[in-house]
Amino acid sequence: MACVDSSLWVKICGLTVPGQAVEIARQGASAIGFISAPKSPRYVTPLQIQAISEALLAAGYDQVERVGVFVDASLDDLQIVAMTGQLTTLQLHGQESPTYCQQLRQCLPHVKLIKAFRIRNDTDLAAIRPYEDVVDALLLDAYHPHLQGGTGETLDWRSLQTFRPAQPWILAGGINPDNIAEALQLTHPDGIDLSSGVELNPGNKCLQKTQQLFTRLQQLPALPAP
Ligand SMILES: O=C(O)c1ccccc1N[C@@H]1O[C@H](COP(=O)(O)O)[C@@H](O)[C@H]1O
Repeated sequence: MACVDSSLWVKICGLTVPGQAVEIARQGASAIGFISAPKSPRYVTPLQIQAISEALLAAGYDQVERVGVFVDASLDDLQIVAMTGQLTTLQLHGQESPTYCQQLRQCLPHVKLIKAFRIRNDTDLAAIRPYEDVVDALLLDAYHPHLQGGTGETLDWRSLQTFRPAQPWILAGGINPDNIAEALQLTHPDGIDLSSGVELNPGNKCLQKTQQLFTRLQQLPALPAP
């Protein structure tokens, strides 16, 4: 049976433990994410990020992207975390403007930029347009009135069936090994991002669940072109 396109980008986010990050890289992750938003229960300091990045590099996983997740951080703070944590990619999960993204691009020209959006309706989807030229990828997460991310809430996948932005896009929000097949069938993203759906408690990943995810991805039949 043909398998789902192996070019699907898979990020596992909210890592706090070096050994778990290395094992998830071994299982097949394209990217490992670190939460640099102090209000999150998954928050890790720049030095904790550095320790996890060094563990990944020492284990030979230099091709696995190291993604810092930020919520309305100052450009100065963000640059310090990016340098200390040896990040390859920045995920902006707050209200960062297109101008902010452009400034960040000038400060850190070799770092990949992902802009996250919390989607409630078509108006929120339309607000993505001004970012299409200034970031490398777009990420769609579920809206929550009080939390910025890591909520476990899913988007209305059916409303994304015709979503085809100019840039690659990543589906996030409440994805887990049990709903991944339906999520991909309905939305056809370029990548997926999982956090709470593969953890025992915030920041503590369940390695059985992550393995189950990668196994299910390999077993999925090839998806028809959108
Ligand atoms: O995970 C967090 O605690 C977090 C905090 C602040 C901003 C973003 C955060 N995580 C991101 O949330 C989405 C979806 O997570 P979930 O799978 O629904 O738990 C994902 O992009 C994480 O990077």
